[in-house]
Amino acid sequence: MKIVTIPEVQRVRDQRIAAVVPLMSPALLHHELPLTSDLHDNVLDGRRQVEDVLNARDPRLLVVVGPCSVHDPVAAGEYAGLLREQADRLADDLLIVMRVYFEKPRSTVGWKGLINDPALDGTGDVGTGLRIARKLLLEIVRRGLPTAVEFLDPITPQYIADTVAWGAIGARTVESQVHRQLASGLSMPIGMKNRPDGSISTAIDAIQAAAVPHVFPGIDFSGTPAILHTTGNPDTHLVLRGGGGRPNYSADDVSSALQLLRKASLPERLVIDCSHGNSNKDHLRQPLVADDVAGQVAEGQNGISGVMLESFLVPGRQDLGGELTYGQSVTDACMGWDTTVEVLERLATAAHSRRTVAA
Ligand SMILES: O=C[C@H](O)[C@H](O)COP(=O)(O)O
Ligand SMILES: C=C(OP(=O)(O)O)C(=O)O
Repeated sequence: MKIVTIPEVQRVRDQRIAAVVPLMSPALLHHELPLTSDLHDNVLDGRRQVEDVLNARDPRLLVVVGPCSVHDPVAAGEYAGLLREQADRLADDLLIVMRVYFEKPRSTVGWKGLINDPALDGTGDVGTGLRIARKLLLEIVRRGLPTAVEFLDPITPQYIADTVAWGAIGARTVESQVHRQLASGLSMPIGMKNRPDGSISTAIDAIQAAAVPHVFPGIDFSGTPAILHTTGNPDTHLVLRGGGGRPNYSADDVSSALQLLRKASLPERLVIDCSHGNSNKDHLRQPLVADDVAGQVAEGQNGISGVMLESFLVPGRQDLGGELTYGQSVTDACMGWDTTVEVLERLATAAHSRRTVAA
């Protein structure tokens, strides 16, 4: 019998790594797709407006609205054009920020978003995914619309975060130290979602954790491993998204959440996600949730800084695998465009009343 000697190192290292594919550095992608100085001003302006709303220096209502996930940049670009018109029309009452979500956290398995798998077929061409994502983000920033993403992978922010005005740490990662550290160093306001089981205290812990400086290993702009020292993020806030089989957008839920924030000596402000656990993932329920929230806003609830809506060109959702309907979500069901416009109008009326009540 022939004995093959395996080098020691190969017996212990990378036993479950099937392939290692080179990836361009963040610096290289930025060089290829730069944020030019006019776009730079748009991003800074978008972030400042979001911060002003969160800190009650601007009485408008923040609305983070757009597809559950981007799978087709052409449809997302068309959506951005339509949304920009509404953002201008309703700008006195609403600060509209577009959801441009490229990273999807899955409960078990499923498509993990356009950065992870741009061909939608499991081939996992992350380099192409990052390139498409950055290109689309730049296009939307060029239109003058502030952008929102969920930050899921701790490496991807170096590639795209310079284009983002509002970020989320999702329900499935809000308890993770890695994500709290990441949020402490991100340059824009970050919403911390309540956990999928409905736990709000976990999100409040995350707000407190991300507010202070951290030191942790990561990569720098050139892609080199580095020890990152952060300053802490003062603009994190709670996002109520329902969970544990029940919604948490009612006036009573809002007042208990604000009380928890007060007890933790945190600013009493929050965003309500009208989708996910608050709609039971039923897009037809989102307008009902939004109307309830609009009612609270109109009555003068200043603790509600913003709302989140999942919306795309065509209502509902579809599965990947067959022929795809243009402009329809391939993850959670979204409101269609016409309904979205109606909901935005009702939210604007509510925000207008709140301002009038306060004056
Ligand atoms: O927002 C999208 C989904 O709710 C999230 O990615 C989880 O989806 P899943 O439970 O279908 O995996
Ligand atoms: C995944 C999302 O939400 P959550 O983390 O609340 O499930 C999302 O907003 O796309």
